[in-house]
Amino acid sequence: MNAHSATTGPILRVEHLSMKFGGLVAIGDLSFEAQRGEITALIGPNGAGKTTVFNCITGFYKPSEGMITLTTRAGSQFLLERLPDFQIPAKAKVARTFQNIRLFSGMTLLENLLVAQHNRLMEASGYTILGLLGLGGYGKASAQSIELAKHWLDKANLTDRADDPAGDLPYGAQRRLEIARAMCTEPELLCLDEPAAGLNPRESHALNLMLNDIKSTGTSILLIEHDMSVVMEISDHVVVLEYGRKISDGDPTSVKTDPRVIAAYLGVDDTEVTDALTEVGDEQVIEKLDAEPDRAHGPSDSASMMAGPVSDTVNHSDTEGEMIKVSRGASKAEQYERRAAALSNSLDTPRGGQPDKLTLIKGIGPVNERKLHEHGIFHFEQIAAWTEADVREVETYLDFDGRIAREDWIGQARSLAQKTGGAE
Ligand SMILES: Nc1ncnc2c1ncn2[C@@H]1O[C@H](COP(=O)(O)OP(=O)(O)OP(=O)(O)O)[C@@H](O)[C@H]1O
Repeated sequence: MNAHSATTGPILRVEHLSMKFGGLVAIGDLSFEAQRGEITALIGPNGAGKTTVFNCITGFYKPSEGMITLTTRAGSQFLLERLPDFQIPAKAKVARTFQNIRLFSGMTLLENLLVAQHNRLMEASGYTILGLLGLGGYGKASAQSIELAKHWLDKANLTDRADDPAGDLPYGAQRRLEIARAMCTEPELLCLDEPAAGLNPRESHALNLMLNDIKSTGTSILLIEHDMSVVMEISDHVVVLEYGRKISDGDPTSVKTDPRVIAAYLGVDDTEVTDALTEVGDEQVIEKLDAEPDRAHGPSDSASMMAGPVSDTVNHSDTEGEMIKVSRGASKAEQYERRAAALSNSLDTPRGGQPDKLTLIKGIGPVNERKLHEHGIFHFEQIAAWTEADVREVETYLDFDGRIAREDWIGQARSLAQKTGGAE
């Protein structure tokens, strides 16, 4: 750790980060910065490497190559890739939330927020029984912890539920509680992994308000998010990944109109990409999309298998390590045409003319919702009733190997069907 007086400059600097899992390069020579006090969003298609970047920053993985420098407000610098993982929250003041909510569901909301401050309280106790009984600074630290917990309960709009078990909260409120818990560790950098996943518009709005509150405290936020409306509304800076490489980096407006992002992230049909490019007046880039990737944003030649033009076939592995071939040579339109046998329960039209909002299922965005509609899937209960063969078929169709099971679409659909009264 180096101490110096300057507190200007980025809070986080990621330089030439690479992460390899056996033969798979999940991150290839990635560099970007997150500015202090800003919300930086890390976006990209499924499997682009966003969570891996988070895991490197928060010490869950030790990167294969590269440097991750965090500079605190006081000017202390930490090389996160060298710091033992348990010291990253304590010393470097980095907190995170996960894609799957990890609360203590049997504890009350207040207890969840107090547990987060366990380290500070134990320190104040001097690690002695007498300390715990109130001698020394423990009493004061305990009162401060309760105040901090109440403050963040209020910011999460959950004060009236303080004494309820966390498991009783609706999904969106649990997400806010998780963020409140992270804030009780008083982080300088808060890393949020898909905080808006599965939220309805009202909950999404409450989340945005909370994130803006957090930003106003000077805490910097690094955010992985699939919901583009959240990203565009609250981010100051957006970094876009595809297959572990950075393909765009800038303010939300410039990223939104970047043709590479339109093509890669939004996953729209080729014709739609062309239309979008024509609309943004950047027809020249249409040709570039079919050519090699942008070297300025991509890795160096020596970096990884990701270096140079993207090959026709990219190897990916699922969580069990099985290698999967993802054909990138085929046009999106061709890929969409690869529709095998019909699903066991597809419909020609939505019942009552009104489809369910499938995007409430974490992992389904507007593009995939449209594709599911094309496949005759309009309702939660249809997804809840998928057979293994259906899942295989849909995964082939969406190029979504292993993801439906990993994200438990069927379980999510079942509970959404029950909530909306559509369960059988
Ligand atoms: N522990 C691991 N072992 C092997 N491969 C892994 C491991 N973690 C991630 N990967 C692989 O690294 C690649 C990037 O995965 P990652 O989860 O970081 O992507 P992501 O952008 O967060 O995706 P998503 O949006 O689906 O969460 C994927 O191909 C994934 O299968």
